[in-house]
Amino acid sequence: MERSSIPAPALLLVGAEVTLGEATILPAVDLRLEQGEVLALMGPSGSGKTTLLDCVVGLRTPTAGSVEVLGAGYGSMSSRERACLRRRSIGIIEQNPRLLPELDVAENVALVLVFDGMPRRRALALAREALTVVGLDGAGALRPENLSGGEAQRAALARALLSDRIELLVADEPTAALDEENVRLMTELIVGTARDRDISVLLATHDTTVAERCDRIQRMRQADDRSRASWA
Ligand SMILES: Nc1ncnc2c1ncn2[C@@H]1O[C@H](COP(=O)(O)OP(=O)(O)OP(=O)(O)O)[C@@H](O)[C@H]1O
Repeated sequence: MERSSIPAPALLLVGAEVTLGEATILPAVDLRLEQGEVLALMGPSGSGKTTLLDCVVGLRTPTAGSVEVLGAGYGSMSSRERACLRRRSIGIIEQNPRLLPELDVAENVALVLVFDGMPRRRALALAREALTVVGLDGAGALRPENLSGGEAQRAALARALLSDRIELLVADEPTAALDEENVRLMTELIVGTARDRDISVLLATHDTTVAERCDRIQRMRQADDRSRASWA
């Protein structure tokens, strides 16, 4: 039989649902994200966006349905295997940059590669390069407390995408705490980097100006609506 030439999607969720007791906190979602695609996930507060992202990064197991990430089905993987895939191939940014206050900015960014066994000097050199890409050249020696909110979030982006093995970026309201100018900067950096490095992006946002810069928008329904999330 001829093999299909259609590339595997970066993400494939089929009827992925999360229930807690009687409550449905993520109504069944079908979602397909192509490789290199930038998808905005929109929906009212409490509609399950964070829960869905947790399922995508393997931190939560859906109570029904399936999740396939970068060609690997989570259903057949141990939590250790999921953690390994997450560390190697998935960049994660949240609304709060969560930089460690006891490390300087470059050390914060470099940490993931040091954990992976890279010599510290090499990891720090790469971290400084990554900081330059996000407009923070020279900020590596600062403590996180000396960065503005927008700068800290850009450092978090540099950290999330530091490894050249990252294929998928998962971002949970990464611009929610930023002013208009920083929203624009951060959005352009995310979309631009995704284009340059062929990284797929799943980005939850309430901000239509951010969503409109993405390739496509998928809207969530309220968590108590048991029908499936629809394509926009
Ligand atoms: N551990 C939990 N126990 C009970 N309910 C939970 C738990 N985690 C999430 N929920 C509920 O599940 C629903 C979906 O939450 P989730 O955080 O995924 O929504 P969201 O769309 O990301 O919201 P927001 O836009 O406000 O961040 C909410 O009603 C929330 O209260």
